[in-house]
Amino acid sequence: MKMSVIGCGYLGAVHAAAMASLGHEVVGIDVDPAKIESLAAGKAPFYEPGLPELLTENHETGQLRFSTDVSEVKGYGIHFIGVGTPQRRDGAGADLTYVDAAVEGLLPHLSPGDLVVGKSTVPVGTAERLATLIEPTGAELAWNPEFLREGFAVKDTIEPDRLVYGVRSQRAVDLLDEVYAQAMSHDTPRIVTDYATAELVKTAANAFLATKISFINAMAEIAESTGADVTQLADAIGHDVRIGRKFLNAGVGFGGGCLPKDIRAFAARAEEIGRGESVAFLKEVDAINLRRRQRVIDLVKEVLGGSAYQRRVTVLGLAFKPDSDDIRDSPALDVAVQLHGLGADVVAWDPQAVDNARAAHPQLAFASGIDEALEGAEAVVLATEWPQFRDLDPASTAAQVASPVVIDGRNVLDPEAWRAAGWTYRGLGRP
Ligand SMILES: NC(=O)C1=CN([C@@H]2O[C@H](COP(=O)(O)OP(=O)(O)OC[C@H]3O[C@@H](n4cnc5c(N)ncnc54)[C@H](O)[C@@H]3O)[C@@H](O)[C@H]2O)C=CC1
Ligand SMILES: O=C(O)[C@H]1O[C@H](OP(=O)(O)OP(=O)(O)OC[C@H]2O[C@@H](n3ccc(=O)[nH]c3=O)[C@H](O)[C@@H]2O)[C@H](O)[C@@H](O)[C@@H]1O
Repeated sequence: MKMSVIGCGYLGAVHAAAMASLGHEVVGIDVDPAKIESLAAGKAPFYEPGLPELLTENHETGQLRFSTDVSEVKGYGIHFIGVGTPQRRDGAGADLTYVDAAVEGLLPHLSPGDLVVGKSTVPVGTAERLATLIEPTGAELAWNPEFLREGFAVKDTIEPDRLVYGVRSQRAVDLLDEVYAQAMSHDTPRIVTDYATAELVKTAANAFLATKISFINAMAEIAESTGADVTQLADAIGHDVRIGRKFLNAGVGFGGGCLPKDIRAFAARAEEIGRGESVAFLKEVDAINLRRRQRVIDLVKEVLGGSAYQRRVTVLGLAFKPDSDDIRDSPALDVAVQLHGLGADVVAWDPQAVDNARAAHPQLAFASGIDEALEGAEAVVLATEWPQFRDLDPASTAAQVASPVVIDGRNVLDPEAWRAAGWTYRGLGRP
């Protein structure tokens, strides 16, 4: 099939490359010329495992091309919308200006029978509004939310764990089935529903994940006041299959370009429709999450005798999670920035996110590698659980720092091993 993808960021670039690898002929459109230039040359403009290989492969076969000119979508029957829906500057709601501009830009190039497929995460009610703009062209709208995780984006797109179609016709279902024919195995669940349910499935999924993380972080707070160990608690409750162990890792909390802004947008939308009280708990989920960043900062001050002022602190990790260079609402970067704001001599390092972090916060000092980062540290904060940090050898690392003190912001180090090697170890929600 011939399809376009409007918006080639973390979602759109992966979607375009994955669709081409499934045999479709794809054109990716973005307003950012630097991004398009990189993609058109077969190079990933951000770090995502597996994406460079897909881009090179499809670049060579000619199945995939990129352009800044939206008129090039003419004649492509399916148009995915994958532009950003960030948090609005003036408050908590979603900023829909990019989605609106993408649809406005697409309208003159649509032909009767085309299918526009929304993938961006939007407040419930958005699809209904966009459908009225699209219908006069004779094209149709479907809402097909995306559930990929950064770091696993290629796999999640090529082998989705479920597909959700918000549609108004059987024809839209048939077209989407054709799009995903190669991605669906015989047991991939496929939920065919209306626009509102499709939009809400996405928001609800992210709200649930965020709630699960804040639940365990709330237990970490209780553990901190009682001497209990939240990691053992998570293991124990996680054995109950109704609860499950996934997303029960207590630590510095969730960040990224989605969970934080999506729960805020959901709460804001619920208030708009007079249902604020139904998801009022999401404000608590957000507050618990942000308190964990403060907890890490308080621990740094505590282990340094009350103040971080002019003390050498190493922050390991800047990305919001491992296997990503994404620093959007990153707890690790936030901790580094806040410590710097307290006058600490912060040196930070991350295997992939230094360039993005430097562009956003040039005031911070960045090491060129892990050894340089550790040199002279009076306290080390593990803020993103990259494998190279999890696998640090406590004995040899102790020899690199000025003072062996570690705050394990992700609860991934073995406290006994680190203490045995002479470290002062502090985890989150661990005695
Ligand atoms: N990043 C992720 O893991 C996932 C993201 N989502 C949702 O997907 C959407 C996109 O997210 P990301 O890819 O992370 O954002 P992003 O910021 O990485 O990418 C958005 C892209 O859209 C482009 N753009 C903006 N206006 C445009 C226009 N009028 N025409 C063409 N391109 C335009 C931007 O230049 C940018 O490259 C959001 O709604 C997000 O919530 C959903 C699931 C996963
Ligand atoms: O809508 C989106 O954009 C995506 O948001 C999340 O994906 P992602 O943001 O890539 O990352 P996650 O793996 O969900 O992690 C989010 C944050 O939670 C944190 N986290 C995760 C799990 C956990 O147990 N504890 C915890 O603190 C991570 O460190 C990270 O900062 C969802 O998992 C995806 O399904 C969804 O498509």
